[in-house]
Amino acid sequence: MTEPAVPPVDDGTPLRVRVVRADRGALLVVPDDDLGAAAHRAELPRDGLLPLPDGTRVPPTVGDVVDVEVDATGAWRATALHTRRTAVVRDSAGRTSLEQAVAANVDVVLVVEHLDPEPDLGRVERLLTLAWRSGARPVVVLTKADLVPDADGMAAEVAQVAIGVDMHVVSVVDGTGLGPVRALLTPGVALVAVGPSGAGKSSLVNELAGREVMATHGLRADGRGRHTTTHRQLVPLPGGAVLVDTPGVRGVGLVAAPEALDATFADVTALAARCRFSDCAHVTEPGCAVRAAIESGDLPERRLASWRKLAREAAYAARRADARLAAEERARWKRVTREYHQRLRGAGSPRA
Ligand SMILES: Nc1nc2c(ncn2[C@@H]2O[C@H](COP(=O)(O)OP(=O)(O)OP(=O)(O)O)[C@@H](O)[C@H]2O)c(=O)[nH]1
Ligand SMILES: [Zn+2]
Repeated sequence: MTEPAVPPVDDGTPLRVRVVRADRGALLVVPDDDLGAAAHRAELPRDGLLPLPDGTRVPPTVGDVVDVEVDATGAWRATALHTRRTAVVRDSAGRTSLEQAVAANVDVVLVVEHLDPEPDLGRVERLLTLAWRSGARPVVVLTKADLVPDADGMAAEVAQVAIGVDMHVVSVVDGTGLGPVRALLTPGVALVAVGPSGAGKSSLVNELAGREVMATHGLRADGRGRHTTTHRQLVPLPGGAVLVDTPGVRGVGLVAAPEALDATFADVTALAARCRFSDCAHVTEPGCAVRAAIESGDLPERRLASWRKLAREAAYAARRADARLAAEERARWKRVTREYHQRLRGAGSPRA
């Protein structure tokens, strides 16, 4: 590894750095104000966790801002985690934690969908929901414009499910629409590209970067094989921006959340607010504004079905999270009481 552009100051002030790769025992970091700089290794505490300002200890992830200090041997040690402005989370497979941040402090989520084959509106809605959930700004990018006769007409249809979201129609083959996407690459901005395999995420990002920064082959089925151990996952792009490229953000198993659904389905939410009954299920109730909009053709039936599907998923995820929280709480109490009894026994029988 090469030396960093900015060495940490030695007067006890911690250096503020950004995580470009997080592994179990150590981080790769760059100065927070120079994301393109050479990466430096920073050691993690033994448990691999760092404290947030509120005291909770969590595993750091790509994009996190952390404090590092230099120890007596000159090694960099990560000591604290800054509050995450945004977080792309994935439902954790493990039983012990609720969800796992796979990227922190992402500013823009590029929702990449192809125009050929035809865009899948349900998928766009799903990815937008994940994007809103993260707290970052979603931007829809429709790729392969060169392959269809009426890209703008198709885009107009997608726009109906992408309320309040900027959209760009692009082609890396003939260069269509790349300018406005390039304009997103401003200093310090972190982007992530999500979308189905074959959507053209890598082609787009490599075109923006002017070199191959994102592998153009899909992940192996086991999720391994894309990255070598020293590969940074916060990749510098032109203009001082960075791209988050980890297997974890490629869209699998990300969690939907009710608040995010309200943003994605702002049209349905607004209609539902006008239903006569506040608990209207939009099926056969009198005075249902949602059904009325469907009947008049203002709201596609598909849109309501899609909203229902994602709402069910979000509710399911929330129930599971609650169940897991409760289990964790029970386990915690068991441990606390056991330790308490052990202490009592210890106090009651002094050893000679
Ligand atoms: N005609 C045309 N083909 C494109 C365009 N962008 C990408 N492709 C092709 O679409 C295929 C998939 O592109 P990738 O960039 O690998 O797609 P990806 O989204 O990164 O896919 P994964 O790595 O599997 O997630 C490749 O054969 C690209 O050459 C485009 O604008 N026009
Ligand atoms: Zn209703």
